[in-house]
Amino acid sequence: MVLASPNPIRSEKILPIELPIVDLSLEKPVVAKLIVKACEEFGFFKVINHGVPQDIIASMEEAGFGFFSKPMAQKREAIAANNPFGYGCKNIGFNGDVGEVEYLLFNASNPLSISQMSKDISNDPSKFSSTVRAYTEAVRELACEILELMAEELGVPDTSVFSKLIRNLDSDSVLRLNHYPPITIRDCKDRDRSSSYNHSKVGFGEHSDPQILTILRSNDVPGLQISLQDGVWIPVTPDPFTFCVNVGDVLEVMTNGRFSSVRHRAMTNSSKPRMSMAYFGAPPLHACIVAPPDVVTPQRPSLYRPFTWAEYKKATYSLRLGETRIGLFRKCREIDQ
Ligand SMILES: C=C1C[C@]23C[C@@]1(O)CC[C@H]2[C@@]12CC[C@H](O)[C@@](C)(C(=O)O1)[C@H]2[C@@H]3C(=O)O
Ligand SMILES: O=C(O)CCC(=O)C(=O)O
Ligand SMILES: [Fe+2]
Repeated sequence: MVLASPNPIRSEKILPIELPIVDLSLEKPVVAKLIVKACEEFGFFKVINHGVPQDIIASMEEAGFGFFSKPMAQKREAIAANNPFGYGCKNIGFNGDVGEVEYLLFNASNPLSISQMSKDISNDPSKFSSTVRAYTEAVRELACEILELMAEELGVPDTSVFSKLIRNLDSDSVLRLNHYPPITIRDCKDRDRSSSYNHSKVGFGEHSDPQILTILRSNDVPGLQISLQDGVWIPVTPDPFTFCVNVGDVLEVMTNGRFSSVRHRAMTNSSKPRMSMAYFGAPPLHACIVAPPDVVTPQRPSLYRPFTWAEYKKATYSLRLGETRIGLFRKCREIDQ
């Protein structure tokens, strides 16, 4: 069991490696190859020329910052009765995880719940909810395009095998706005000021994303880091004009381990607020998660037992943020006998 530490550990290494950048305007087969290579090697990549209109992104960002700049008492009105959706501050999940973050979580496939929540979030609820819906639809389309290219390059004849799960009206996808307020030097007085971490705290602790695919956009403030190797962190250079895409646990299972759901975290910045907007494309609760036969071969036998997203989600929410849950669904192999 690996638990996220509340504070950065001094022995950690920060490696300046750039993530692959995929230009979605290139020819489809070229793009598909680049995406699959990035998912195998990094589990993360950036996309440019993604087709999501800049005004939709800008409106979502403005709406998010507008909400987070409100007084705490007003923000607390958006704490939903139907957890886990609504506003949260510092507490992440239900099992004691905390971080220097406040957030809004929406049920991305339920326009009614978005409208209901918007009443507690904004004084112009219909504008707020149409902004969330427009953004969600645009990033869902981007996720589907990427998932279809992946299936094509993996040689899966039904190229909608992954995308149909998140296009389904019952999909359990979520949208999360994370706001990391700047941490001042005073907040860090307990730290060694010569350390490279002296102005930085863990905003959102180390974890993997449970769903199929995450489409993340942040403002121009650094903070996201990925871990390809224990204790080695790769900072992701922020770019408000690109989306950062990462493989979730379900896609790792559905590619029979060919793609990696890589652990990542978000750190706070010393002077500027950071805001990320993450769309987590998920299957419907009843969907059976199993790798298509085309990615299971004698050389690469099936690694996971079939399970439903409901089972996986239940396991996820019963565990701490930093715990690995995918292993619970691995087949027991009688090898070495
Ligand atoms: C501690 C937790 C928060 C989380 C549910 C969990 O029990 C473990 C996974 C966490 C995570 C990480 C990715 C997404 O931000 C999220 C919404 C998700 O689906 O899984 C969060 C969950 C959450 O904050 O509710
Ligand atoms: O804020 C970020 O950049 C990362 C957030 C994240 O990993 C998450 O919400 O799951
Ligand atoms: Fe994440």
